[in-house]
Amino acid sequence: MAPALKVALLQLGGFPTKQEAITNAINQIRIAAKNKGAKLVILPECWNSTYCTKEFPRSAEQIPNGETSKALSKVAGELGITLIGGTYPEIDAGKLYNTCPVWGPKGEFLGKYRKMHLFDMDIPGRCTFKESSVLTPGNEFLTFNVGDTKVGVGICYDQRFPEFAAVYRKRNCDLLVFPSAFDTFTGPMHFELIAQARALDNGMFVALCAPARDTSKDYVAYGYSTVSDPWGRVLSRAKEGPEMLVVDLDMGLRDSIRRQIPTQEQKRTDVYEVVCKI
Ligand SMILES: NC(=O)CCC(=O)C(=O)O
Repeated sequence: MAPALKVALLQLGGFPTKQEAITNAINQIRIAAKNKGAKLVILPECWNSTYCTKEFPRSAEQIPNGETSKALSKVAGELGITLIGGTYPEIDAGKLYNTCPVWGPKGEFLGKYRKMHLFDMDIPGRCTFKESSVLTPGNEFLTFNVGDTKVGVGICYDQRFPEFAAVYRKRNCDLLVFPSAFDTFTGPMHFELIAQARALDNGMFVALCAPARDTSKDYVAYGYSTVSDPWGRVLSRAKEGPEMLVVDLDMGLRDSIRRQIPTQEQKRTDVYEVVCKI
């Protein structure tokens, strides 16, 4: 049987400057790989700048040629790990994206995923955000392998769309990763529930990696990074502050639910179907 994949989710704290955020992330990545033995390390959404539409143009970089990308590529290669670089704002041909880059164990660039469903939500008095006022949505999926494990990537609000996760299941993914930064109103109601639902719907592991809560910010992220197993059970959950989750993903759990409750084969595709148009 294939050995479990050891994965680390870094629930990083905020820092006043991008350089300090990068230095802290690199230190935490080293601890995850060297001290905890993680082979796949995941960073949160918008971890190196403030999560704010006004801030996106100021902090945007080219990906993979900007300073954050270069630092992440170097540390992935040095440690021989796969690194999901969370997200940071990307500038490309005059357009801004909320982008998640990925590097392999030789520091090679495996690809980038641009947030497809922008976070436009209006809950009066609670949370109003409009990413589409400055960002352009992406329209491509991203998959890659860590050994035998096939991984798919989405970003935060994307997790609310069951059809999006279903496309990754159709592409035979075993693990879905969402760098995330849920807000503190919807977070307690939906964050863990969605992780469990997407995991169970698709017989996959789902990992949501959030930044630590920082109440001094305009947008206060919920925290509570979490990992659900393919049976829809929470394997691990963080609290509000900076924290590292380290989990072993046992693919035997994926195999058992797919064999014992084979919903994928039981879908009535003669009646309904999820269609991917790209
Ligand atoms: N960063 C995001 O996409 C936030 C999504 C969120 O808070 C939600 O409730 O959905």
